[in-house]
Amino acid sequence: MSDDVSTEPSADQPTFRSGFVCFVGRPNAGKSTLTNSLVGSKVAITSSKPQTTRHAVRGIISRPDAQLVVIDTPGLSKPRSLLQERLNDLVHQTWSEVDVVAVVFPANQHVGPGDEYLVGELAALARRPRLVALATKSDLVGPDRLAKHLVEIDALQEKLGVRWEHIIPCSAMTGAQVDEVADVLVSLLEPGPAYYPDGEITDEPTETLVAELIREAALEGVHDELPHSLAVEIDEMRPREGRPADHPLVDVFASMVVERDSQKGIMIGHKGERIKQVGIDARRQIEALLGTPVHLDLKVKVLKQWQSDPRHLNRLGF
Ligand SMILES: Nc1nc2c(ncn2[C@@H]2O[C@H](COP(=O)(O)OP(=O)(O)OP(=O)(O)O)[C@@H](O)[C@H]2O)c(=O)[nH]1
Repeated sequence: MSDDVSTEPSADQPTFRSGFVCFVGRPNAGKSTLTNSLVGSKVAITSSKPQTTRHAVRGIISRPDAQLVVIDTPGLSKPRSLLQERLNDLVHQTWSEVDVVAVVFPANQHVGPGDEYLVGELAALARRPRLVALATKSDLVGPDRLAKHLVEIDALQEKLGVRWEHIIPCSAMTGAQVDEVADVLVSLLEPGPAYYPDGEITDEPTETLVAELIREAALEGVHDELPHSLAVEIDEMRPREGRPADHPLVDVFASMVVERDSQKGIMIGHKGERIKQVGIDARRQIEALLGTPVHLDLKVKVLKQWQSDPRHLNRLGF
């Protein structure tokens, strides 16, 4: 058998399709969870706190008939800092590059002004991708509420001048209709070759994923304001020298960057209890990601106003 992926249709082989999809929706709508569920492995961080996805993490779904590259963008919000402006630019740019945008409307919340703002921004794009509406978290509501929700989503077409190719209820939590979502997204892709080798689930640099896992662990149990002020920087990551081949160890040196001394205190916690727990939680996740034991060295650094300082933003990869 040849390794080449044929893009030519033939009698016994369906046309191979490939392309890029991006999930958009209000904060906490379930975009990351759905991405993970579609990809079947943990590549985008999920959290019960809004606005925690900062990087365009791609999950790659490889099937015999298609390859779908999922791009997970940060949420759009009113630009109050240079960071938010850059994030919004990144979102618009991503939308104009993908084949399909799937707009996510959680079934346990009414379609509201925030959703209309988002869909309006999509309607205004010069190059508009094909649009799909997903009624996520369908497990949280009964059939009557779900039906009303679908009607609310449908009504946006006329109101805002967009066209949904499909409206699909689904739940990333129970897995209901997740395969249907994948099938529909694939059906909207153009014929094309696979972009990535089979078995690859993400092309995010490993360091970015490791930083995201540390951020996720650090955000567990902290109050509202801190998530926006926290970034994680990997200072160094390398296999420990002199280890036997069958007992490798990876050293990870990372800094949790906050904006104020008071936040540094919160991150470290009473007698260092918090940072210790973050280290334990993050190390477990990183070991699962890398498949090797890890030594994690965490510290907290204060960079005053890093969100509004271009030099800091550049350094932290925004
Ligand atoms: N019951 C239920 N909960 C869900 C479902 N999908 C996501 N959640 C929960 O909703 C919360 C937010 O999910 P995320 O996937 O992080 O949401 P997001 O849209 O990526 O959030 P941002 O990164 O803030 O934009 C988490 O607590 C999830 O566990 C679902 O299908 N059903």
